[in-house]
Amino acid sequence: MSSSRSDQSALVGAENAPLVEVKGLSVELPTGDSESVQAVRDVDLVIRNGERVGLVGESGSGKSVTGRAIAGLLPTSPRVRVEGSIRISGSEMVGAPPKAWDQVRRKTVGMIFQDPLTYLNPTMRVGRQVAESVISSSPGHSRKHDRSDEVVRYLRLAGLDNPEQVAAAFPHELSGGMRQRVLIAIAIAKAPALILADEPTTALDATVQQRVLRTIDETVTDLGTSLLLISHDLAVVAEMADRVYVMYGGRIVEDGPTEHVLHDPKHPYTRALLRSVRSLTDEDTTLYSIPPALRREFALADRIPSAGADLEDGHAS
Ligand SMILES: Nc1ncnc2c1ncn2[C@@H]1O[C@H](COP(=O)(O)OP(=O)(O)OP(=O)(O)O)[C@@H](O)[C@H]1O
Repeated sequence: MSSSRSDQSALVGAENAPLVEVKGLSVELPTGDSESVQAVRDVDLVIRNGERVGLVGESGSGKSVTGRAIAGLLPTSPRVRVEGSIRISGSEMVGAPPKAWDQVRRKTVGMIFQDPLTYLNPTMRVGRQVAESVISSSPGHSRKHDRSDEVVRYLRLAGLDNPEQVAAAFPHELSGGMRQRVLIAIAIAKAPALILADEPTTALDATVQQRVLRTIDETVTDLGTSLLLISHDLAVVAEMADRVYVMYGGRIVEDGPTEHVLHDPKHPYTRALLRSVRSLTDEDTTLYSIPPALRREFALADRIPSAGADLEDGHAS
């Protein structure tokens, strides 16, 4: 099932080679003693080296389960059924042993989630947690060197102005925005090929949200990392992603370059999403996050006929 090391390095090195290639992915999760939900249905998705990809859709559409499948973080129950293929740097990961997934999470995929407190160790100082991330991705996990300079550098890169103080703090001593930046530092400290950010700013208030998004944007650019940004917020994805996948009911219903999808949405659900962003901007609640060039596209959505009717058509087909 898995390819050889030389296959892998050839793929990683190749310009525009797929870093992540998902084909026909379906995920069924148990929800009770004898019940289950088909959370992801026949999903195809590609992330190339250096590319920024957005995955957008309403709550429950299957975005997080797709992201977790790509990070090897699905629940471990034998009743979880995964079908299809997930190739990372050329290696098939569906059915791969836990050790292979550990390797992927240590070196290839850095993750940023919505709720940093769940992912930070409450009893360990922040600096040590960043250092552990550096060490886990270094050859032979070498603990010989003092990592404090690197820790400070990553905390600074993640937009923390007082990295020495933050390094000495415990997670509970920091604000929500600072903790989210610590997660960013931990993610980038392993110099991953891909940053997988699942609703990274949903729990933050609007102004902090903008600053954290800008930091993710800048670090991805500076490090030349690929990005998979998962969000229910089309405006956030529009701002950050080159290409977007729209998910609805566990399926990808539309994908393409972000501008194309926004300018000429093919699927009724994408049109409905666009319209909801436009109506939010009418209330001025998310205007701050929409780049001026895209406001024109949202205005276009005005001329599209009723979302409800469109969506029913979409379901029926
Ligand atoms: N651990 C789990 N066990 C059982 N069902 C789950 C689990 N995680 C997600 N689901 C179900 O899978 C479906 C897809 O959920 P998913 O979390 O991927 O949606 P989402 O698009 O990311 O939305 P949200 O942003 O609200 O999480 C939903 O029906 C959800 O209830």
